[in-house]
Amino acid sequence: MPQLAFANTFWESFDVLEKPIKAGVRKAMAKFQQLTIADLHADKGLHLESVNNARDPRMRTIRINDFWRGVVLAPDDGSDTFLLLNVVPHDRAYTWAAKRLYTVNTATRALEVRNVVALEQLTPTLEKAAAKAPALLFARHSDTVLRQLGIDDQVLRAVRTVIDKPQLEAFGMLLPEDQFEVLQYLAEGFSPDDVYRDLVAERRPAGATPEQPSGSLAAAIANTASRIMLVTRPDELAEILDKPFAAWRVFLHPSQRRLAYRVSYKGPAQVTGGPGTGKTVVALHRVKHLLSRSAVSRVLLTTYTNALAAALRENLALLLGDEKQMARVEVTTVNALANRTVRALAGRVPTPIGDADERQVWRRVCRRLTLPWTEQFLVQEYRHVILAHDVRSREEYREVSRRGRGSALGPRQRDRVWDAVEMFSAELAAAGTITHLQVCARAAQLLGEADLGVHGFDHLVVDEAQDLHPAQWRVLRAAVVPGPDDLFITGDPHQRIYDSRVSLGVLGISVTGRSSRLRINYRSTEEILVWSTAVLVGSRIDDLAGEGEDSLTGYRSLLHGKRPHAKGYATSQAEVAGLVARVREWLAQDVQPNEIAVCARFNTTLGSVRDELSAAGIPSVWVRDHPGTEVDGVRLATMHAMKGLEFRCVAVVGATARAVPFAKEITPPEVDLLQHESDVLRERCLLFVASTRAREALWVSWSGAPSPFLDFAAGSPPR
Ligand SMILES: Nc1ncnc2c1ncn2[C@@H]1O[C@H](COP(=O)(O)OP(=O)(O)OP(=O)(O)O)[C@@H](O)[C@H]1O
Repeated sequence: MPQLAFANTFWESFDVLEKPIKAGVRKAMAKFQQLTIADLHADKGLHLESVNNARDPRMRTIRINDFWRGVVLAPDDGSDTFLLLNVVPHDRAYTWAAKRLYTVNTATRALEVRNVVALEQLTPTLEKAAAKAPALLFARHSDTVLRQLGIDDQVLRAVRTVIDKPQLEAFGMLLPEDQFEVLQYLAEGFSPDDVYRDLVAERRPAGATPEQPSGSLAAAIANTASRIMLVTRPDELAEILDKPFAAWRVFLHPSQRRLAYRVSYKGPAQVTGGPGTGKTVVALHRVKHLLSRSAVSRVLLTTYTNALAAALRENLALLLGDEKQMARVEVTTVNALANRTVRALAGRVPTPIGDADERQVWRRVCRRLTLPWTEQFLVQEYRHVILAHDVRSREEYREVSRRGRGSALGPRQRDRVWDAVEMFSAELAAAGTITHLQVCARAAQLLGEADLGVHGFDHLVVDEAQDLHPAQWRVLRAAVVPGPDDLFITGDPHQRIYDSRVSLGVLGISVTGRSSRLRINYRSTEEILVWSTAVLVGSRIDDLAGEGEDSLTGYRSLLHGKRPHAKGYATSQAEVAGLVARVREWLAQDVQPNEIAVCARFNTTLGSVRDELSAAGIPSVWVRDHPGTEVDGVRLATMHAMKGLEFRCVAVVGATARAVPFAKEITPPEVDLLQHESDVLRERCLLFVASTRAREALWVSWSGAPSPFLDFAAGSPPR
């Protein structure tokens, strides 16, 4: 019986097919599985036929219906795995198939595809242009070095014509996948040794040597798990074709697979990476791995907001497909975990209050004690010094380091601050309320003395880690016994939007030697990435562990599309009208309303957007109301609520000088210079987060003066 495998190109075509054609594919594939290879070749219904003038002699088409053909790579070496490559309308199937050639990469041993015809046609012309070019992109790498990294003769000839990165990117669609990736890394400045270690050695099967012959098609398919899915059981086919396909569940990039499925880490491990690099995907696969290692272990998967926790729960259920395993995972926010813990271990929990209510209490305290500071100063002192260092007494506060605060406080002043802290706590206690971070501090204390067999977990997986406060980290540290695989942490310091400053090492979470970075963005086009990254140019970003600086070096996307649009209007009415016109265009291009998001710094801006959309007959819904995917309507969200989400099209509106940064959230430099800088950076990161939610199209607009973070887009060079 033949074996079946599906290439990633197949899923891209299959996903958008109409139902009857999908049913035709299912039927054809089921038949494929039942026939012997000899019967398969003879079957009139499937009509497996070779492709005239195909550059790859193994190319075949099969009949799905009168109009549609499947394109298949058939083994000619005695092996029995057939690879389904694409489903295309009849006449296009032959041209698609004729130009493509599948080969085995000499270094990674994976199956790759190239557009061999286009490469042959383009290379001679480019060679002429390259002869006159002042410099070539890969001049410093010898042929030998490139060959060791898997570059073959045809690609090498093409590589020698490449002048710059844009030309390499333009070539990308035509080149074999692993070879293209090697070239991209070299173009980013990584050394051949780094590329060999991170890409080639990662993928090459154990024991393969450069001299070894390439092996069968079946062996190459087995070596290409990041792009090809092999059907291993007869009943698996229906399951695979019936579930909505999500590439992330199956085709992990080797760099993702290596991190998620590493058998064990000796202690806390950390994965960072820019937006859309699949950190959440890796976190979900790590949970799957941890659950599969023991039948009884309990895992906590945690993230920042309830909305994100709900999305994680849904995706994890899809990935696991096993209710018993799912029952061993708790998916929740750290605040909810802290709350539950305090309730379980100490009985009642006072009612937690939000940031706005907390500020009001501080304002009253400031007034009553006639303090020389603003309530904002006290909120920050309480958050960044007292709660961050878990200071519990006046004496401790007198001694504690205030590193990171830009204003000095003498002993007398510290005493006055502590008076305020006592009054603040007393006010909350009298009202039966508490702040979320106070609940966390209490939960961490209680867990420290609790039986972790009952109240703790065997493994913790933490997503969106960049925004956790030290008090929240203490809860996590206390909820798991220190040791192998205790904490698996994913996050991106460039997306820090809640002003948390953390030194993980000090909190007993050392990730030294167990820290990795993801670099390929799977969400957005390169054009959106380059644009969004310009928002952060020149900013110093502290790394996740609080031990140094983080950077986005090598961060890139394999996808391409239109450049983002940034536009200023004279009035806010004109801006909203411009937005409505843009949303209309997206809808006319067959984007569904729920694939479009409009976000702004403030809810009020979104209120007028909602009115205008509604006047134009376009439905809209608030993201904060957690509409399910089945709910129609353009999504509306504040920039903060966009964290962790993604949409085909995103419009960021109201990006004015007054709103981004929002002056009220910025400490004046004369009050505290360090806090001022950190506030400005936080607002900058917020714009970065909002714009990196877009997959295909990004539209940014303002009325009057644009945000200073948009200098680069609004006419002046980036600052
Ligand atoms: N190996 C993969 N194959 C296909 N798609 C992938 C892969 N890994 C991630 N993706 C997709 O890329 C998008 C971004 O992934 P994910 O949300 O995990 O990134 P992230 O790094 O957590 O992003 P952010 O930090 O911006 O929230 C998602 O649509 C995800 O399904």
